[in-house]
Amino acid sequence: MIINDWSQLSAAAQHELLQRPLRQDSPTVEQDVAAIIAAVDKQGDAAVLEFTQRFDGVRLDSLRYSPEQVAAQAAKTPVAVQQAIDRAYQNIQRFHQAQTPQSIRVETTPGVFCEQHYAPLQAVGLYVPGGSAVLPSTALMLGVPAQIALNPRRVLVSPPNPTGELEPALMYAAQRCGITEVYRCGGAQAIAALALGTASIAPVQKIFGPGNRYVTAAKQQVSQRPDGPVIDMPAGPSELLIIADESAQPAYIAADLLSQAEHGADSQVIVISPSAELLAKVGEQLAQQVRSLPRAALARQALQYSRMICTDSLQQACSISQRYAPEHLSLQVEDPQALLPMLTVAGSIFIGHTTPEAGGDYATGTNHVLPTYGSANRYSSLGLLDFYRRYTTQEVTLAGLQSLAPTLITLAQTEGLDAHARAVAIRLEDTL
Ligand SMILES: NC(=O)c1ccc[n+]([C@@H]2O[C@H](COP(=O)([O-])OP(=O)(O)OC[C@H]3O[C@@H](n4cnc5c(N)ncnc54)[C@H](O)[C@@H]3O)[C@@H](O)[C@H]2O)c1
Ligand SMILES: N[C@H](CO)Cc1c[nH]c[nH+]1
Ligand SMILES: [Zn+2]
Repeated sequence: MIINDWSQLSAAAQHELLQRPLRQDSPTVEQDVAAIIAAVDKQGDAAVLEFTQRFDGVRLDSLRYSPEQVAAQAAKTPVAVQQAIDRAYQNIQRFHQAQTPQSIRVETTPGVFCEQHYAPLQAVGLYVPGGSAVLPSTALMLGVPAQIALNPRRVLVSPPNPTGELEPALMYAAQRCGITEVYRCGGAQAIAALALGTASIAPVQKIFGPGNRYVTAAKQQVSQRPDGPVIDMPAGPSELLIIADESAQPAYIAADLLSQAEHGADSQVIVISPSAELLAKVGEQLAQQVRSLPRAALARQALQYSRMICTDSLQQACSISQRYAPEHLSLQVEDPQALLPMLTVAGSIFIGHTTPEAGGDYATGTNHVLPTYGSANRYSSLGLLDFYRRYTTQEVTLAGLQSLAPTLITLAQTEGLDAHARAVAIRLEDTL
């Protein structure tokens, strides 16, 4: 859809045009997912196997792969694919290793020492989607930071293929990241198993990874249970917003839009430019390029929700992007650096004509697990820190306590909490 008169539209019309396709979703997703979680809670593995048969079309006897089975399956990966995974692994490892958090120690006032430390989470669940495409790259995006953080249990789940297996390349990526447990199950049932535990899958503390609406709803629902795991973010269907000017190549823009449209019918792609001429050429390129894609049907469905917005200026394009909060933002303009200060709300930003979004999907080194549905205005892109929990210590010397006591006692009395005041005063009485 081309929108030539953005500035003339009412606020409500603009708002409507920036809605995600998800709004047209079936209203029963939440209830369907709640029923799946309840069944896994009650029947454990039997329910997971039953849903795997229903949704993935395979009857399995067991969910877990032994380390030997993982190795045997990984060994089937063609050498060229192994090498590509190794190269991507290296870049992702470098970028995430550089994020290693440091403990700090601060003497906040004489004799009072505060420290902050990071401890790896004990058990992390890593969801690798597998409904529409097999994504070894997502195994790397989740597995590499978990490996660097040294989470003792790194549990990978993914839906089985029609023969009931996980694909060799996915297993190779898992092996590369030292995944400690691999299970063939996906969808809401896999999330429920990770959260609640079954006979074969022990529960985890945090669930990571992207997925379709069932997976995303399941992550949200299990995280709302009082004893449920925490989750990384809502990471749903792919989104790409491109800001372009006359310096851009219409063919590159169309190729980028299609690269995200081919993920699924509910992907959303948007291009914004002050040049109506450029937008028209992008439209022509889209029509031409989509024809040769094996996944043209999916891409065409996603293109129904695509938007081409003609703005008065690049500044206006930036303000629309800030409002939309895209998962991926691509800047195909003459001077992208000049726009960056105006662009803070996006999962990841791709700068300049020679930076395809697909680069970040696979191997630049940044993480491709990113917030969608507009949640980039409050959630961050996945990073190493997400695999730790943070805690603090404090140590107060006698001199420190003598100095801080009046403040502590006054605040305790102000709050009417006398026992708090006494816990401070009693330590000074001995020294008087
Ligand atoms: N935001 C990100 O960081 C990011 C990264 C990679 C992929 N993605 C997105 O992840 C998504 C992956 O989705 P997918 O479908 O390919 O794989 P998926 O693994 O998320 O979902 C497949 C599972 O959905 C379940 N399912 C399917 N139909 C169902 C139904 N009617 N009722 C209950 N459960 C059902 C099945 O259990 C199936 O195994 C895509 O939209 C892709 O764009 C996002
Ligand atoms: N674009 C997806 C994130 O939205 C990630 C991905 C994996 N493989 C290809 N692309
Ligand atoms: Zn992609």
